[in-house]
Amino acid sequence: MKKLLVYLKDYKKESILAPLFKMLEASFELIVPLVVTAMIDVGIADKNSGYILKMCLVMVALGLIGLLCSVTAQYFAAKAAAGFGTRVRHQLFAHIQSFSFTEIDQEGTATLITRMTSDINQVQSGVNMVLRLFLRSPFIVFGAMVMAFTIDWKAALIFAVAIPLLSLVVFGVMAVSIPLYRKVQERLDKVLGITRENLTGARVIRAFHKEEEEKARFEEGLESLTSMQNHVGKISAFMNPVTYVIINGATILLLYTGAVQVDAGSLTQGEVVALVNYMSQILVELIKLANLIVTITKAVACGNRVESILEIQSSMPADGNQLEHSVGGTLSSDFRTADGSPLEYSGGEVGDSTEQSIGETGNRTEQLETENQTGTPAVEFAHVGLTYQGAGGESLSDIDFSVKKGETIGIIGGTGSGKTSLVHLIPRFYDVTSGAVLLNGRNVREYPLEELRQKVGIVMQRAVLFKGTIRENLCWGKADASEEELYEALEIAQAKEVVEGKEGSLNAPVEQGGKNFSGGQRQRLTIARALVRKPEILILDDSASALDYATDAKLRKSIREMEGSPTVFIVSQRTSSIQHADKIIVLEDGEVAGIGTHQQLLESCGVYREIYESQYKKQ
Ligand SMILES: Nc1ncnc2c1ncn2[C@@H]1O[C@H](COP(=O)(O)OP(=O)(O)OP(=O)(O)O)[C@@H](O)[C@H]1O
Repeated sequence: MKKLLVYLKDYKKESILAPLFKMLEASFELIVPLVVTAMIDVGIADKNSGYILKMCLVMVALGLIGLLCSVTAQYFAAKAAAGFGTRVRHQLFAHIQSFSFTEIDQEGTATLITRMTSDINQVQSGVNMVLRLFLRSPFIVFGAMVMAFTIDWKAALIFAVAIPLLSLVVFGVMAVSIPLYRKVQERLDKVLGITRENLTGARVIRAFHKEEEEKARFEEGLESLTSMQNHVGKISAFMNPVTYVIINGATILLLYTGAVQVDAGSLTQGEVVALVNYMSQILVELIKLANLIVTITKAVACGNRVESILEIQSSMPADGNQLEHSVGGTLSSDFRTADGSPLEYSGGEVGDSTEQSIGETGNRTEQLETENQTGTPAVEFAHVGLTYQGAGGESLSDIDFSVKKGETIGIIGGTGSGKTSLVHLIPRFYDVTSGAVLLNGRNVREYPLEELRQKVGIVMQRAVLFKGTIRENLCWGKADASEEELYEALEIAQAKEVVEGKEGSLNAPVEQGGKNFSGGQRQRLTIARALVRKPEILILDDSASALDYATDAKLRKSIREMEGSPTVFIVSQRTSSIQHADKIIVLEDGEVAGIGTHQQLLESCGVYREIYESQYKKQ
C-alpha cells in the first residue's frame, strides 16, 4: 500500500490543507462549550438577555466558520482522493496493457476487473476519509481533555479514567472485528465474482436453462456473506451499549462531583455543562475513529491487492530484449533442441548476430541449405516445446517445420491438439519453453513487440469487435488507412456486403462486443481488420468457422491473390478449408502427426485420413 501513496505526490497541497481545515473546524467545535458556559454563568445568571443573544450569535458564527472549514476540507480531500484514484487507475490500466497472455491467464480477467474497479474505489474513499478524519478525531479527544483540565483538574481526572476505558472497549472491539471485516471483504469479492460471471455469461445460462442453479449459487454466496456480516455486526453492536454505559457513568460522576463543587462554590453550573459537553464530544470522536480504522483496514487490504498487480513484471517487455542474457553466457532455452543439446548455427556462435539463421544436424541442415538457396524461411519452428504456466505437461512438443514466404499452411487436428497454441507463438502471445520460433530467420524474441505484431495479422477464434463504428474497428489494423484500403480489405474478407447492408456503411455503429452483428459478419469484419495492415504473416485461427462453404472458398481465393502474397496460416477443423494449402500440419496431442500436402497426407498420415474420411467419405 505504501508504494501507492506516491500517486498522492501531485496533491501535496490538498493533502496538507484538508486535515488542516478539518483541525480548524475541530478547534471551533472545542470553543462551543466555553460559549455555553459563558451564556449560563453570565447571561442566565444575570438574566442578561442581550448577553445571551450575543453569545447565541457567537455560536452561530462559530458554526458557520466551522461549516466553511469543513466544506473547504471536504473539497481538498475529495480533490486529492479523486486525483489519486485517477492516477492509480491510469497506472494500473497501462500496466495491465503491458501484460502478456501469460500474466492475464495467471490473474484472470475477473480479478483484474475487481482490482481496476471496486478495489481502487475502496482505496480512494479510504484516502478521502483519512485526510478528513485521521487528525481531527485524535485532536478533538486530546483537545477536549485539555479543555476539561483547564476548567477543573479534579473533575478532569474522571476524563483521565473514562477515556482509556472507552478506548479499551472501542479498540478491543476493533481488534476482534477487523480480521472478520477482511473475511467479509473476501466473501463480498466472491459474490461480486459470481455476479460478474453471471452477467457476462447471461446468454449461455439462458441457453442451458441454468437460471435456478445460478440463483442457488448466488444465494449460497450471499448467505455466507450475510452470516459473516451479522457476526461482525453483533460484535460491533456490543460497542455502543458498553461505551454508553461508560460515558453515562462518567457523566453521572461528573454531574455529582460538579454539583458538590458548585455547592462549595469552586465550580460554576456553566462549567459543569461544558465538562459534560466535552465528554460527549470525546465519545462521538472515538466512535468515528473506530469506523475510520475499519475503512483504513479495508482500504489497505484493497491497496495491497492493487499493488500486487502493479508489481507483476510483464514476461514480454515491449523492446523484445529477451535474449540478451544468452549472449556470451549460458545458452537460453531458445537455443537448445528438445533434448537439451545446443542448436548449431550456420556461422559463428550463438548470440554472435541476431541475423543468423538457425541450422541443425542431418536432414534439417540439408533442408535449411536448400531453403537458404531460395531465401530465408518466412517462419520457422525449430524443435519448439510449450508448457503453459501452471500446466502439468507440454501442450506442444518438438514442433519442427519451416514455411517459405507466400506459402499457405493449413493446421488441422482434434480439439485440444495444440493448433491455437502453435499459431499464438508466432506473434509471441506466449514464449516457447524450448526450441525457437523464427520470423525471417530472426528469433521472434529479438523483435521489439510492436514491430513483430505489425508484421503478423491474426484473426482469433472468437471474433471480438469494439464499441464505436465499423471504420473505427477496421482502423485498429492501420490508424491512417484510406477509404480505398478499407474497402480493399473488406472485399478480400467478403465483408463488403456486410458494411453496405448497414445504414451509414463504414460509419455504422458497432455495439459493445459487436452484438449487433451476426457471428459470420463479425468474423468477416475481424478478418478485414487484420487485412487492413497488409501483414507479412496472416493467421486465421478457425476464423471462418461461421462462414458457409462458398464464402469460405471465396475468402481463401482472394487471400491467395492478395498483393504482397502474405504467408498464410489457416487453422481449421474442416479439411475443405485447408486441403488446397501448400503444406498441411497435422497435430495430435501437441505433436506433429504429419506434414505434407493433402494428397501426401491422405497416403501417409492416418490421423489426417481419419479426419478427412469422417468429413467426406461417410457423407
Ligand atoms: N492459456 C492456457 N493455459 C493453460 N493451458 C492451456 C492454455 N491454452 C491452451 N491450453 C492447453 O493446451 C492444449 C492445447 O490447446 P489449444 O487451444 O492450443 O488447442 P486447439 O487445438 O486449438 O483446440 P481447439 O480446436 O479446441 O481450439 C489444451 O490441452 C489446453 O488445455
